[in-house]
Amino acid sequence: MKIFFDENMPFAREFFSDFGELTAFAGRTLTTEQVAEADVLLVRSITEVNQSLLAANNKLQFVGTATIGVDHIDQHYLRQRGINFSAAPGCNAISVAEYVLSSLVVLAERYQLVLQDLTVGIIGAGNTGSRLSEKLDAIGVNYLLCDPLLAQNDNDQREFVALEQALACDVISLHVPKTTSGDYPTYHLLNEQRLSQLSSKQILINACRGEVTDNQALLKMKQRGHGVKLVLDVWENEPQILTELISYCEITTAHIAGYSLEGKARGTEMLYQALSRLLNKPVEKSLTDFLPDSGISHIEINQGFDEILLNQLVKMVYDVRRDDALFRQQIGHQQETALAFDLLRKTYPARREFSSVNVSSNQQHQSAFAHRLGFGNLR
Ligand SMILES: NC(=O)c1ccc[n+]([C@@H]2O[C@H](COP(=O)([O-])OP(=O)(O)OC[C@H]3O[C@@H](n4cnc5c(N)ncnc54)[C@H](O)[C@@H]3O)[C@@H](O)[C@H]2O)c1
Ligand SMILES: O=C(O)[C@H](O)[C@H](O)COP(=O)(O)O
Repeated sequence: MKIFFDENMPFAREFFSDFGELTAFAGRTLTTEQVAEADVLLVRSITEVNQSLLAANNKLQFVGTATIGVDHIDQHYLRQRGINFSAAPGCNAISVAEYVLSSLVVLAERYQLVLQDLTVGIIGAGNTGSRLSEKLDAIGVNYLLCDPLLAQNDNDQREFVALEQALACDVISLHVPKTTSGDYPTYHLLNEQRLSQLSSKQILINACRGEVTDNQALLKMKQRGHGVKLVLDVWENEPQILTELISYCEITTAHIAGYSLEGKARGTEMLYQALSRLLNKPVEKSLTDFLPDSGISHIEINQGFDEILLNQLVKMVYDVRRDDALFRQQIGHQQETALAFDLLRKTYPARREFSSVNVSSNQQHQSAFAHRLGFGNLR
């Protein structure tokens, strides 16, 4: 069996070595000819899988994407061809939530905001939006959920608000898929008209897909002096992004919100499980077999919980300013924007999730707090 996998897929060799012959490829430049002999194709979000890519292949059995987003996959075409497909829903949702939390902590410090005085409008309350809401619950920050599709689901007992209400919150955090059809398409959900209604005091965070926000409209409003604070992890037209917008962002990164080692590797693991099921093979390997120890193994809290402690705890494990600094250094300076954007992602420095660090305290409520925030097992 010939298995082709994206070179940016951690532990692919470890998970799939028993399935057959493995070939790594560069996701951005994969060609029809390269993939002609594949039985299994494992991609990430930068590879468009469609009729054109698969035109020369008549033996493909399985396509997997080690990502949450599926907007790069023509699922209709795969169904027509009878090719099995699996994605990795939720694989890096915790990573995205930790990115947003780190951004909020950094902005709170920068502008002397008390997070508990703010309300976050979470637009899209699936895996990433829900992980974020759990972390906000842990630190006592108010939030409103907007998700018209889940609002129609009787099994979801959470309260939902209309888009306009979510867009009026102090912080807006976007967690929707990129869609262009259906009752609630998200392409340019934040269009010029909706953006123009934002106030200068608001914070807008986009860590879902760049096309959900009209980047040209954002640039125009910032050039006119609008004060809205921007946190952008994702961009329209990646990797050829609108570089003029960078200097107007408070925090800006190269689509790495989901790039914790756990988040990326969980995507590989989920595809391993899906392929094992398809081939009736036992699932014998697990992510924990391969994850290295994190740099910090244990933090002991010996003081009362307050904003400063929260700040330290979050930033000790993931400080988004590292990725923001790398982005500003590399994009638009060293080499062509698209190459620099992809290189930043390919050479992303190790980042671990809160769960990789055990936090303990002699005060039970502090240990419980850290646990709710997602830190590791209590000792
Ligand atoms: N920046 C990153 O690194 C990164 C990482 C993971 C996911 N993502 C992106 O974030 C998206 C969301 O991820 P997820 O795990 O939460 O997906 P999910 O499918 O679990 O949840 C998405 C939610 O959005 C809702 N939704 C759809 N259209 C909506 C609309 N118009 N208004 C409000 N809600 C709407 C859906 O009902 C669903 O509940 C992914 O599709 C992916 O594109 C980005
Ligand atoms: O949809 C996702 O899971 C994320 O956007 C993911 O982090 C994208 O990473 P990529 O596949 O581009 O490496």
